[in-house]
Amino acid sequence: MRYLTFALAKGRMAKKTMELFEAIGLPCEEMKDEGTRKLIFVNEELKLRFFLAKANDVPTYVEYGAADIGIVGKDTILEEGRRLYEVLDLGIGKCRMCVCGPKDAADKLKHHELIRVATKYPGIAKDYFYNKKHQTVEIIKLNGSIELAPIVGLSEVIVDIVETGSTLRENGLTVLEEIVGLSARMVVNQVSMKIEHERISRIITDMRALIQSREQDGR
Ligand SMILES: Nc1ncnc2c1ncn2[C@@H]1O[C@H](COP(=O)(O)OP(=O)(O)OP(=O)(O)O)[C@@H](O)[C@H]1O
Ligand SMILES: O=P(O)(O)OC[C@H]1O[C@H](OP(=O)(O)OP(=O)(O)O)[C@H](O)[C@@H]1O
Repeated sequence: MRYLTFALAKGRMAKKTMELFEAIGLPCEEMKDEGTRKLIFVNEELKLRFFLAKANDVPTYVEYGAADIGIVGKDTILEEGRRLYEVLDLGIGKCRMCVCGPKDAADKLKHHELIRVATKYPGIAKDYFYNKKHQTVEIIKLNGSIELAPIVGLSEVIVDIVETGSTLRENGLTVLEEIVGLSARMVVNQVSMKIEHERISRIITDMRALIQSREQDGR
């Protein structure tokens, strides 16, 4: 039997993702040890391999088949635009991708003015403004603390993730338009889906059942 390899996005969703796999009987708790420099965890008995990777790299590993299955945010899937199957919404890491800015930027959007858009997600921003809204904008790529951009005059608006809304509120910004709802998704390599259909389908079915039962319990 060949190994089934899982690429999990590092960061805020990693712990919950590992808990979900544990709960369906696919142990990966070894990875929780933050002290280790070991990159890949092998379960000889179940013929499984797990690794954590930068979220942006997860779709790459999965498209090339270096991982059969990946867990990553919908934002990253949209941004990377890789060829893979998105098979399940894990219901964790729920947030929204939004156009945000100071209240007075709403008029600029409404009148389709030429504005600058700062974002960590240039692909999503481009798709939204050019293809969906037919608005010409200048997109400026940033790597973090995106809310700073309209405050210091780098851009009129931002495209960024909003969860609780605290970052916006504390910086005098607001949601102007909602682009899409986000959460963690399971993605599968297109060839693996065929050659490992039985094992992968079982994992999807077990994970779906777990998520549904947790949602019913209000967890
Ligand atoms: N409030 C939130 N802010 C950002 N991402 C969130 C939030 N809630 C859920 N997510 C999900 O978590 C992922 C980001 O995780 P995390 O914040 O650990 O990475 P990051 O800091 O953006 O990555 P990097 O350090 O590489 O820039 C997003 O892709 C998104 O799907
Ligand atoms: O609506 P909220 O609950 O406030 O969450 C949203 C904020 O969290 C994320 O930033 P993150 O903490 O990942 O830092 P970063 O800006 O440096 O990427 C995101 O980019 C927003 O800034």
